[in-house]
Amino acid sequence: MENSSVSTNANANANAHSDSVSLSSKTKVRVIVRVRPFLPNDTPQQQTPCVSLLHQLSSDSAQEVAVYIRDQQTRRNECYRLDSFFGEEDNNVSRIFYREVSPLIPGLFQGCNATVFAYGATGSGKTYTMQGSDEQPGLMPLAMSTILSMCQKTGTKAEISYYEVYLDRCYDLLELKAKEIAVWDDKNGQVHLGGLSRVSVNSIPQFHDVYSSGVQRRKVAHTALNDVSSRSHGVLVISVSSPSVDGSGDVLLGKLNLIDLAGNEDNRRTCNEGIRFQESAKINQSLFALSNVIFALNNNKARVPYRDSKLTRILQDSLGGNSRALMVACLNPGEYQQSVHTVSLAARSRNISNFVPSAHKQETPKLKVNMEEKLRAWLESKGKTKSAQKYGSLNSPFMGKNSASVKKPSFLNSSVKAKVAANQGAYNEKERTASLPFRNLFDYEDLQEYWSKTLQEGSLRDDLIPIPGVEKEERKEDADGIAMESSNTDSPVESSDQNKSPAKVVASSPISEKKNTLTSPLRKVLSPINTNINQNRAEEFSFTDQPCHLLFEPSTPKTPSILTCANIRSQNIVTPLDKLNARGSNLKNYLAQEYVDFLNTASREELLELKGIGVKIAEYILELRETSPVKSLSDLAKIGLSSKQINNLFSRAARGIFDRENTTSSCSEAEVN
Ligand SMILES: Nc1ncnc2c1ncn2[C@@H]1O[C@H](COP(=O)(O)OP(=O)(O)OP(=O)(O)O)[C@@H](O)[C@H]1O
Repeated sequence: MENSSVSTNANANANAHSDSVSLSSKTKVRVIVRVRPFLPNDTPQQQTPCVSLLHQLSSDSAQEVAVYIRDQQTRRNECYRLDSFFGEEDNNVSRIFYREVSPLIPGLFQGCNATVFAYGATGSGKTYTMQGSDEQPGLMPLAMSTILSMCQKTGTKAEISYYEVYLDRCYDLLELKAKEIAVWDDKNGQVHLGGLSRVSVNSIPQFHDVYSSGVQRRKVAHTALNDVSSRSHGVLVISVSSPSVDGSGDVLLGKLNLIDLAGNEDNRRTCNEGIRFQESAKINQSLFALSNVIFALNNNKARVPYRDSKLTRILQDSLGGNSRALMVACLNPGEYQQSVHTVSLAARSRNISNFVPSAHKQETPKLKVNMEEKLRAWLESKGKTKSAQKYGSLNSPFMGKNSASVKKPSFLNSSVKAKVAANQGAYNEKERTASLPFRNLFDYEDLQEYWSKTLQEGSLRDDLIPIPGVEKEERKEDADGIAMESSNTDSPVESSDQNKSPAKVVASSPISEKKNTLTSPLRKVLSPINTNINQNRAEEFSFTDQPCHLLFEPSTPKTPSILTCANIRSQNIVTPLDKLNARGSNLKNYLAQEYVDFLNTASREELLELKGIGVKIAEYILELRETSPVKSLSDLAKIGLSSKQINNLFSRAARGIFDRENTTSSCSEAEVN
């Protein structure tokens, strides 16, 4: 065993050490999906696959796939473009190897480094893909075997190193060392791992011996959520070198990094304190940093943020420049949420986000918004503040803006929207529609009348039916935006139409039924904003024909209910305290959504003005939302924040608003006195 500082090959590293590199198309990182099969110990509920290949797409320059992820329960679906797809029926690692990894190997002998990552949630098959099993060799042994055979042919030599990055520290796995491996940059900007062992390998049995001892060390070092979950990133480096011409030693030609990344984690599942919390926060942060690096490389960004994590810093000579890389997003076919999380991050890295973007995403206005002012305006309009009278005569705090800025319901596609716009134009003699920058706000009566009219005219019908291929799925999703709302299983008005698309419902029902069909989505819209946070409570609100003001956004219901007398009664809210609590809860949900909207639209400076957001978090938020807007507070976990940290962040912002509110109130009181 040789203990040496692993320095990088000059050629591959020529332009990789700087954060500012000029990148060619060679640097693109391929992002592929691998779905593991169902396993006997997966729970029966998990046995319905949520991931499938939708399309094989090819253009002049590249082949790509559309991957479709669907939640069987809620019928939510998402679609992403990636480079390749290996489904559960295609459970053969060697196919991935021959198609995706073996093309990287000849480059190692010509001075180009390469990196292969397995990325995914715990239990999604990362280790299985990289390491393999007794029956099936994984990418690591397959790569080793191919490299060994090329070494024999070329008279070159292969060595391996194996280390892990745990809590942003690097540890040697081939030799027990008292200290972590020091990572340092030399004066040329090349990164060195001081004292990392390198072991010469001549055969596969020898490789197995050396590698297994490292695996054992990694296992023993960290226990986990369960016995087998990896809490560190395991990096196997296979280096190829050739004897120097002058016989003074070996010259490194190239190296292949094969990385079994730690599973991305939902902090809510892990302990929120102590070492577990630190571990999962570091894991998520470093995965996010990695995704940012890949994103920057794939998008030829001038700055590649290698230095944001230890792993990316170490890998900077093997990501970018002449190097080639592959990210294998591993999925458990029974885990919808996890799959969406993994694939969205993978697709984000590749810079092709949801290729069926929701209308909400498309239309989220890029406005700079003063969140506090908006919130205060809303509070005032709800009579929560002294200046409420100012708005007393208005239907909403946002009334009075011009109708041109009214957002159309987000479940409509453009042609439908065109018709809606036309219909609305005819209908809008009274110009009563309110508008606001972020969501659709309609008076309920207007809405009912508008929809009755629209449906009566059948103007939506033609648009809602014939959509081929992907568009069909898109429409299905859109339709689900309505159908889902009407399929409330607890609902007393649930009808056999619940699974029909709105178009079918429209086709078969008289106007009164159509109105009923509409009331179901509205009932759901009356639910608290964040369905994730408060799914159960969503069903508690009942719909009445009593006029009320709605915050209407059908495909992503997220606005709070405004409690009317009727729905207060229907919730068995009897005491003033119940009422206060219910309103408080709604207000909190509303604030949370406003906060999320703010995160999606604020400038860097505005983000920095919010309590709890520092430079790093602001940058992360900006990076995150570039291709995948924050949908709920829990999305902040993607940038490595724990749920506790997210809560703190939000609470501090909310407190800031009320503090200012208090200050303003006491000032005006003082003035009055
Ligand atoms: N393609 C597959 N075929 C058969 N079994 C598989 C496959 N992929 C994974 N498994 C099995 O699923 C279980 C979890 O897989 P694995 O340990 O590779 O997950 P992981 O993503 O590495 O998880 P962690 O992040 O917790 O380390 C293991 O028992 C493994 O044998």
